[in-house]
Amino acid sequence: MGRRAKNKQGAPPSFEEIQKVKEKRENKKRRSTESKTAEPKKKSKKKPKHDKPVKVVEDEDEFPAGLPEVDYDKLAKEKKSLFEDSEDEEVRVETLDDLPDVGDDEYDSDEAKRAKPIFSDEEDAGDDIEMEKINANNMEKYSKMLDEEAEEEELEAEEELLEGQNEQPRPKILPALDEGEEGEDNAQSHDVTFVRTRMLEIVKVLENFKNLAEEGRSRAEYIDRLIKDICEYYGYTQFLAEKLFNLFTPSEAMEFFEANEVRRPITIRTNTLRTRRRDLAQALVNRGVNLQPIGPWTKVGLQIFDSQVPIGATPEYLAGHYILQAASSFLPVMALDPHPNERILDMAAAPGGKTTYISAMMKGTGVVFANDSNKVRTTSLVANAHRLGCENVIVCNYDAREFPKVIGGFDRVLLDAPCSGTGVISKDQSIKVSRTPKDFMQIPQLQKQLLLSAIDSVNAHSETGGVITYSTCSVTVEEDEAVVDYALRKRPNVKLVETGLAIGKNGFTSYRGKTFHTSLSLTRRYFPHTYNVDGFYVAKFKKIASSPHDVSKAGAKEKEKSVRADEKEEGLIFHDFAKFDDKEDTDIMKESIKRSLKRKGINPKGVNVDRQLKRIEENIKKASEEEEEE
Ligand SMILES: C[S@@+](CC[C@H](N)C(=O)[O-])C[C@H]1O[C@@H](n2cnc3c(N)ncnc32)[C@H](O)[C@@H]1O
Repeated sequence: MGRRAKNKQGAPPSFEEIQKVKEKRENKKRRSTESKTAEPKKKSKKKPKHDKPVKVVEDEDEFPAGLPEVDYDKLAKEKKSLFEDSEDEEVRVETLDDLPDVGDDEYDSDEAKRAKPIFSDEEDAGDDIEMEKINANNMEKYSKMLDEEAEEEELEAEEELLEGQNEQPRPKILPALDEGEEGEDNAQSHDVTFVRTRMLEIVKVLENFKNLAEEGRSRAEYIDRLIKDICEYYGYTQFLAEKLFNLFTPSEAMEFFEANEVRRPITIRTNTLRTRRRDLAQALVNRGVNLQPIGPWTKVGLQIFDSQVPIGATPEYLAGHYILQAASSFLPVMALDPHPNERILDMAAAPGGKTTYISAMMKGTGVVFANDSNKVRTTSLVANAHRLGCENVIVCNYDAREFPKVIGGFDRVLLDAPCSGTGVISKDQSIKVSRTPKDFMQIPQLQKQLLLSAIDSVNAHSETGGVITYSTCSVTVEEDEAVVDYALRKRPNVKLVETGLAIGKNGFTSYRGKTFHTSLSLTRRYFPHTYNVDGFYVAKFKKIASSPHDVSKAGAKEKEKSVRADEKEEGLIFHDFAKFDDKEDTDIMKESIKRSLKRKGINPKGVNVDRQLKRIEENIKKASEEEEEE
């Protein structure tokens, strides 16, 4: 179904719109309370935009003065900043000189937020300015008062509207029981606006079930309909939609699905082996690139708004002054915290975004073993290491499960694991239909083997490290908490520690009846809808003692067998997360084929889908027979 089509028709209020009214009301309350307790207001010290003094650059990351002016007001309206939250929106950036210094404590401070003049209720009292007495002195105050009143009226009107919606008779959102399948499959239920409206209505019901649900209807019925609508509207398989939906509350799930329809901002990482961020920013701005720092949490990242030159082909790019890298991808390296002169292993390294960052954090000293089992992909790893001048990198090509047999005793190991990619759906929409239940059995199995190898490859007595960082660009619990929890159980000689990352949601300590070690809350989750970054997961371990596994010569095959045996014994995957069943899988494939035909504008009724399905079924059967034989 074309997502563009939905925008042509009058859309119902979105979750964000409803949320905005709530936020406006809360902000207003907050401002009013603050102003009551605030000190008497001082005159704003803000200098006129065109009369600014040249700023003295004190910090090496500070932005230079005199860069061409960028219309940040316009840009801010168009693009959402990374890791911005509603409070950050109050920090207005007008020129590059006004950019908050990275690492500057004032960036997020309450001081800065209070800097905006506030019109308090207290000031209203005794300030009854009559029309005829308006003069140059009280004009500004009077105009603010009018603005306040208008805002108050607008809020009340919006609230009334929302309340009115809640008070209406309970709507019959689901098809009547006697309509059965037919009611669910009429032409209207495929209309995008209708489906969107129904999704919104179901979410409202689910969040206030007692008061809004239709009598005789269960929660499960609403959820079932909502998931079908999600599949219809966003184009997921039922299996994946359900899996992702279960991670959130209904309204947050909708925000997540919506965020997957929007590309994340383009970001670059300054290569500090070659340049400084302020110099890079200056050079790029001179070439007509609109940019700004990603946020206070990184001193090397820049967000690109738009550019008159291709960002992947500027002279600075070719000279290795920066690398195009997703913001979330900085996080595992920051958690790993590489130190100069260490020996570090990057187990699954291609194409090298994280390896080259590790190398830069080590200031080109020590050694980074950058390994990847895919030989073709190691070519780009070598190319990136060359371009960025990472002279301390050694590229190798092993199945990482062979470590520490290949080499061990590292100060730190990064395992940026191969994963299902459910955090990067906005980049690769094919994930919506290509992931099967089998993937969520096989991928975590590999991740578990790799993580045990990572742990065994670290020197518990390292003077500076003894650290393992595990990360994925997937948001599913099977690939994240379940893998980490498994490693904690299998290797009691490691413990989870704080990632040191200022942002991110806590990892789950329980999920759908399965309980994990309480320390799993130290791990960090990132979602596209909360931080405007790719979905990501980061866990940091400290190895506290050596174990016999550290010197084990077990190779990939033995490790695979052992993890499979563990899982069978624990019944973990099969019962908790991804029941694998040929029939169910076939149905999913059928739906996918039909949807894919529809997307191509082909009516599935005119195609012998059954024959295609038969072929797929035969392939599935053959694949599972081969697997069993193995
Ligand atoms: C998420 S990507 C790594 C991205 C990389 N860390 C970066 O930042 O550019 C996962 C990588 O794991 C590699 N991989 C898959 N199975 C592996 C294995 N058994 N051993 C080593 N690498 C493996 C894949 O070839 C892929 O390049």
